[in-house]
Amino acid sequence: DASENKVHRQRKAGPKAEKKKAKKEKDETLDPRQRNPRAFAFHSVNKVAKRVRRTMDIQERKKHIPVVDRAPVEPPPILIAVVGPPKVGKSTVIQCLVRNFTRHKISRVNGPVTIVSGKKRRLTIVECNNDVNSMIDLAKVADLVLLLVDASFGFEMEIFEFLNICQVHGFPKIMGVLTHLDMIKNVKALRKTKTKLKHRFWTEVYQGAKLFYLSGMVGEEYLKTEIHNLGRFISVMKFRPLAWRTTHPHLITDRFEDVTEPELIRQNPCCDRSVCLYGYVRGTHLKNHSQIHIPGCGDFAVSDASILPDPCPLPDQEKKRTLNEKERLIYAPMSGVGGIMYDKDAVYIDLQGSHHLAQQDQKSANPLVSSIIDAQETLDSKMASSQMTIMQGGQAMTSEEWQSEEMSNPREVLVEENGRSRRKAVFADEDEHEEGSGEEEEDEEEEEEDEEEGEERDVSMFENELDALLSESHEGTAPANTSEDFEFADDSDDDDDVQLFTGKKSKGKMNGMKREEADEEEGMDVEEGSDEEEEDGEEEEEEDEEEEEEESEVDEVKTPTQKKVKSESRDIMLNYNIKELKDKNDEVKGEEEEETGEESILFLLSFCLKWKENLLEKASESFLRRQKETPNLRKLVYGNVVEEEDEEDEEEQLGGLFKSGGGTEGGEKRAGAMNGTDCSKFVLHSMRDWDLEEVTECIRDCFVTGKWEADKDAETLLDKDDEMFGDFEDLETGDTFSGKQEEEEEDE
Ligand SMILES: Nc1nc2c(ncn2[C@@H]2O[C@H](COP(=O)(O)OP(=O)(O)OP(=O)(O)O)[C@@H](O)[C@H]2O)c(=O)[nH]1
Repeated sequence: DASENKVHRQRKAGPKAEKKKAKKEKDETLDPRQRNPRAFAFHSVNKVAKRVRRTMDIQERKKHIPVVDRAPVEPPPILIAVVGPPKVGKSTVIQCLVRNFTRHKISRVNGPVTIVSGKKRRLTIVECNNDVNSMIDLAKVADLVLLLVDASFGFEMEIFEFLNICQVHGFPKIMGVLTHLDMIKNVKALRKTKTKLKHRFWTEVYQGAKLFYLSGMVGEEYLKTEIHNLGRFISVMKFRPLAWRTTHPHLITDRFEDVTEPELIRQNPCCDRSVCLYGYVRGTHLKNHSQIHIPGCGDFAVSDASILPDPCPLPDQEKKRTLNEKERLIYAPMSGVGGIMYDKDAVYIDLQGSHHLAQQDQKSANPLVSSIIDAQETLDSKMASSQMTIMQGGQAMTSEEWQSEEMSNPREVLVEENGRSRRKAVFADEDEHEEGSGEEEEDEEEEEEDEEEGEERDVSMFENELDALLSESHEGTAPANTSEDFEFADDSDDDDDVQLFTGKKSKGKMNGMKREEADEEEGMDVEEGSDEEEEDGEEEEEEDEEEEEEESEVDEVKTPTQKKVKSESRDIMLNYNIKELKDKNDEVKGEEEEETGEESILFLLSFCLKWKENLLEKASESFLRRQKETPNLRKLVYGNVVEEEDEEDEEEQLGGLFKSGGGTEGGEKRAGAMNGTDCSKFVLHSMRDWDLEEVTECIRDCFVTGKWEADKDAETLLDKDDEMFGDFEDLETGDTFSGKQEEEEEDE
């Protein structure tokens, strides 16, 4: 019977009980992982390896060279500059960001706006005016730049002006923001634009630079989620400020007050003024009575500096995650926010513009200020209209003309749009790309039904190229294959056309990799801020995946055409094609659409053999051309050159052998004057016979043995030396020797 079984009784004494007790005590000291290691063993080796690698990556990246941290316990707000061309949406972005952080709406953005964005961070947002001076001032001090680009229009010159300025002052952190994306209705065009702008932005800033998309507007505001993401990114971003900036005290003025006695101004409007500047001190400590520089005004001495209560303090340190409504402060004195302001010695009440008129009167009373306000032209426009002669006797050039000559620099194209003139930035490679783009789109629409999107674009591009070549062969005009033609392909940088043939795959992958790294870095920054950011990281990864998909699409398209073209001269041929595509794309579009791919490739092969014809002739032609183009060193060094009189004869002589290249009359004349024979080359006409007496005689005088003029003759000079330095006294013996005496002794 079960009920009769003896119940188990635990031992309370004896060796067994002691053993059990000791084990229990030991277990209590261990953590669950040690007590039960099997429960915590990993299940997937790959996952663990990935996790370990990631942790180590993050740890490794943290090992920066230590920077001296001069920031006070409560650091000044981070300065965010919003830069972009006119009407791109700068004010709107600032308004939306302020609303996102503070639930406060500012009707007009004027001057810096300071907000509390988190428990430990404040932001000062400044809108940058569209003149070079404002850009320079802001590039010097900004921690982060939001570079706004109107995606429906493309890059404008203001962007590149600002980037150039940054190159001089040191780059702050730059984030691109694309606006007006809702103006692009076609989904495909939208995607294309995004990719194109992204790659150009990466080229200008760095590979993997963060680009935000503001895809549309609701009323007068951007989409809340997008602004929220942008704000979150800004508020957790880490900065590595530039060394120069952190070692120099500077102050960004939030507000200024002219405290000169009105009576003094009345007596003399140009009298010295006393001005109070209010702002957070950044960099290092600012000493009282020190010398300061105010950009645009000059150098001054501080008469007094004092500490004011923080107008926009950080919340008290409490253990909670988010800010409450009261802590979401905003300080924008020049935008008229808040109504009441407390200063060192006064309280100001904002009268909402009723004092506006009085201010205007003040402006008109002061001719200096009003002349600055009324200035129509900025420094850069004055610079643009000034001219400079680069070569002696050459044409004077404006800076615009000079810039347009440089292929790598963006060219400025003025575009009139709704009565607004905008300065579009066009790159040499983009230009040609865009010329064909209209047709390309038409093509795409036709083929849309049967083909995949990516394939469509690249294959059609290749077909265009073949068409161009075929039509040319029908016209019977075989182009001259000069070295220049081949060099052209190397010049074009990241053009799609080139990427199709010249190993784009590896380049694309590299970009992808770099971007991943950059994203991870940002991901790391984000991770420490809040766990919400992990979502962002995921989004990023998704984006990356999309990128990779796009790239793989391009790769797939490449294979069928590339496999067939495997001759040794492939590179030359393909580069040649690219050049031709650029030149002839417009002319012959659509003429030979029925050609099949194989025929075209056969033609290409035969074409590449044609290239080898008449090599000798072409080489000599190119040699002559190069000779003509070499600059005349004699002219460069000595200024004037005696013209070669027998130029004509020479030309005739050359004409017997080769035909010189054509050119305009004026051009030839100028080339003749500039490009004489290179005098730095030593030309040996005939050897001298050194056995002849006259010939050896002619070099005798080059040496001291020769008969020279009296004042240069070696013997006479030696005699003179003796007269001057001949006498000396032996200090040990006390004997005095004279040069003359010695000579006499020697003679004896
Ligand atoms: N459709 C559309 N309109 C936009 C977008 N962004 C801005 N706008 C509009 O563009 C106009 C100009 O915007 P602002 O924010 O004043 O531009 P801004 O850069 O501050 O202009 P300035 O200060 O004059 O240089 C406003 O009417 C906005 O509503 C956008 O993404 N899509």
